[in-house]
Amino acid sequence: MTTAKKLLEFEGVGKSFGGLRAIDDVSFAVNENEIVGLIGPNGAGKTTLFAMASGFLKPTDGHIRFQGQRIDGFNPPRICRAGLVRTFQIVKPFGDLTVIENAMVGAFLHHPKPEAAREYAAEVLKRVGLGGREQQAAKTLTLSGRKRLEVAKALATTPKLLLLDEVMAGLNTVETSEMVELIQNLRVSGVSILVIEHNMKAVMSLSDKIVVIQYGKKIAEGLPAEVANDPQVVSAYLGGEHVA
Ligand SMILES: Nc1ncnc2c1ncn2[C@@H]1O[C@H](COP(=O)(O)OP(=O)(O)OP(=O)(O)O)[C@@H](O)[C@H]1O
Repeated sequence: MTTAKKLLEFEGVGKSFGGLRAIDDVSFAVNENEIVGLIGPNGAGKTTLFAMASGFLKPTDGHIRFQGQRIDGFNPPRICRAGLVRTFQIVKPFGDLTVIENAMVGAFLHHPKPEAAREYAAEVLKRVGLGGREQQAAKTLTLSGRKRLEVAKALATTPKLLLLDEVMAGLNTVETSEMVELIQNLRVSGVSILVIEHNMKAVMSLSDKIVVIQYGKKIAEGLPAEVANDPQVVSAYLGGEHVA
């Protein structure tokens, strides 16, 4: 039996904001070639975990490892260069730039020459379904287009692990299934993914493993079907969205 190789590891991670314990003793891993769904009610601490993994926040306790190396305390550019990049919940393209120029911002990380960056950015845009829209002003894209561009900007940095923060929020059913397909294709191309998602149907169908956070603590981890039937998870969602 081959053992899965750990790519990202949270080990006893905690984060306090003054008196608020936003994350408490959270441990889990994302393996190579895995899609992991991070779910939990509003304010559970999911974005705070993303912010710590990508260097925007420093953990108060515990360690975060990427490919075996500690990265907690590294700044975002250093973590990005190592191959871990995040998207943001609120999509903010560089509005005055064109679609391809937005993707080039990410591509410059590994392609310093403008022509090489442009070529790589064009390839990435095709992968996210924005081929043919290179010269369009980013601000004129629909929400679905802006979500794709957000993925493209991150993907253009050539990550090994992509952290996707609610890339399906606000999309209609067709756009959501297209985004699910896009994420699955990214995995096929060798990118591992940790995804925060409130759309239960989408995240359950997409993920190999689900991690559930409530009030800053991990309350469940397992296969989507196991987690969906976990009484603690069902109770965390009662009154709000229902799992499954
Ligand atoms: N910079 C900050 N300063 C103070 N409190 C914060 C900060 N960032 C987050 N919090 C608090 O930490 C807790 C976790 O927030 P976080 O945004 O990580 O939750 P979330 O699970 O991503 O929520 P949502 O699903 O609504 O996006 C919340 O109580 C939030 O108010």
